[in-house]
Amino acid sequence: MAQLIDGKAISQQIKDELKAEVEALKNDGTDICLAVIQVGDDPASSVYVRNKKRACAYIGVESRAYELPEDTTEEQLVELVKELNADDTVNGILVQLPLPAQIDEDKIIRTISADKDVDGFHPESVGKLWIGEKGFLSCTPAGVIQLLKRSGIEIAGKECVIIGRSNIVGKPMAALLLRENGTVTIAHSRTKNLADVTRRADILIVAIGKERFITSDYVKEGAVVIDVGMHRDAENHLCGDVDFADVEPVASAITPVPGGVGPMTIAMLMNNCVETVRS
Ligand SMILES: Nc1nc(=O)c2c([nH]1)NC[C@@H]1CN(c3ccc(C(=O)N[C@@H](CCC(=O)O)C(=O)O)cc3)C=[N+]21
Repeated sequence: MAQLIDGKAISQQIKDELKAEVEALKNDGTDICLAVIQVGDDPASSVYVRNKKRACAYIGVESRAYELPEDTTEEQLVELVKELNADDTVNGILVQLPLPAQIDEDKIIRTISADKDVDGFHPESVGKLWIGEKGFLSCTPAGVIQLLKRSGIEIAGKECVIIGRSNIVGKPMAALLLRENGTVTIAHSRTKNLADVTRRADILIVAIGKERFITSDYVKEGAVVIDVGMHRDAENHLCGDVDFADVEPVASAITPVPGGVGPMTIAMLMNNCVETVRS
């Protein structure tokens, strides 16, 4: 039986720590405000945005919601972001992704002021991460590190294999595991003999975006398996990139979906909101 890594419980613990920190900041006269911008009304995005607002309310951060129509132009969104950059009452700015096709996501990410970049997507945040300077960390990979640390799983010296090379998960995940002294491999869609690579992993991080793709054939006995995927299967159940029932018996520890990495992403977003005012 693998140890179940409980992202719901660990994210709750982090949110409680942040709630206490925010209360102390409030007593010193410091308030925190997160601006959340959603363009269009994609139902999945609406669920995530609602969860973020709820987390803000829980820890005592004000959330200011901006709901823009699907046909918003890039210029209009740039204008709003610039206004929020200049607004001293706004500490963090989150633009929910994906954006409609007429808007260039990179342009918007670069427009957000680097000191309000609570998603950690701005090139300045990414650069700081890779050179080991303090800055905003991408929330999902930062959440994975917290899951490992708070579950007592040592990273230093371990073979860490990440499947996926996106800017928001795979690449920052590699930087963070490296910073924790892991030996890091990034596998991706062009990797040859994927199972040979993933079976080397002591810690396997899966972010490929294919429903239940990783079976026990890809996993070394006793490995730690972290599932970053999120899908709705044919029966409308949430599931990950890992075939949980097949992999759980060979793993030493594993995250479920839901209740694994997802809630940690929101907890780390809250941490970044608090980070905007830490001295
Ligand atoms: N600018 C931006 N920043 C993001 O951080 C961002 C984004 N855009 N766009 C979409 C993705 C996705 N994302 C998730 C957050 C929480 C859960 C989460 O809490 N999942 C729950 C289940 C939620 C449910 O019931 O659907 C769980 O895994 O247990 C999942 C996914 C943040 N994202």
